[in-house]
Amino acid sequence: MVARAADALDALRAKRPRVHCITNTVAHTYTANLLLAAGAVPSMTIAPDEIAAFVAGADALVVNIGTLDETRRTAIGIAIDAATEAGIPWVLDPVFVDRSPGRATFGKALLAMRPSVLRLNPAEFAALSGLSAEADHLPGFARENQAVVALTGETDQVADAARCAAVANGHRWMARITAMGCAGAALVAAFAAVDEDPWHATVAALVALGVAAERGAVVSSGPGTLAVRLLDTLFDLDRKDLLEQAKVS
Ligand SMILES: Nc1ncnc2c1ncn2[C@@H]1O[C@H](COP(=O)(O)OP(=O)(O)OP(=O)(O)O)[C@@H](O)[C@H]1O
Ligand SMILES: Cc1ncsc1CCO
Ligand SMILES: [Mg+2]
Repeated sequence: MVARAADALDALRAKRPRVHCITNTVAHTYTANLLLAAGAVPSMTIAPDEIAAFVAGADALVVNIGTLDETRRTAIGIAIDAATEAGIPWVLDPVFVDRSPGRATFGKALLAMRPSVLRLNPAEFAALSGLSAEADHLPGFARENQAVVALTGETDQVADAARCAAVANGHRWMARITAMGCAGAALVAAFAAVDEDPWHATVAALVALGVAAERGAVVSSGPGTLAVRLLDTLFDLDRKDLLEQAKVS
């Protein structure tokens, strides 16, 4: 599994996939910088009249509903149709679906449009699934929705109908950097563009992010410096780092 993640990292650097991101106003710049540091290429427009063309030429799409407005709602529908038509993977980050009934309804409708990967935190998982956020509940929910489910936190759980992995890499300061999860979801999309198995791609992305964060934390004094250092360590990350530091079971 870790060797495959290392191969995916090499493939990412070789292919430089373009990831189209419909994301929230908080996450925009950090997400674009994280993708660039990893070796991918971000594009971020949300204009409904051009998004179909952007997605049609991209290698993957991420849909994040953190700050919804009418433009984003419209763009999201067009973008998912374009991704489906083009046959590219797309990742759903249902930010704050637990916070408002309208958002829960919208999040469920997006999930029904069959993302390759659903990346979310425990509160969001509970709201979307009606289940408690335990690893045991992931495979059934993944099977029902025919998607990989990646539940992030201190240990990330990545499940599809048949497989489940736990990724214990990362650092507690990551939870104190806004939009780290959003940027991580975009990185999952980048890896899904270079590994056709979205479960392996998701594990690879979360291992890469977690190892980069651990390496960054050593030279940081808190969340503020880690946000910057993580871009450097992700940029410098190589397959040897993954093979030596991955904590996957
Ligand atoms: N306590 C922790 N220890 C190690 N890694 C962590 C910890 N908390 C979060 N992470 C890592 O931080 C990243 C973001 O996950 P998190 O679950 O915090 O996302 P989120 O709640 O969706 O965040 P946001 O919505 O602010 O983007 C994941 O890659 C996860 O592995
Ligand atoms: C803080 C915040 N509010 C809406 S989106 C976002 C970024 C973390 O998801
Ligand atoms: Mg989030």
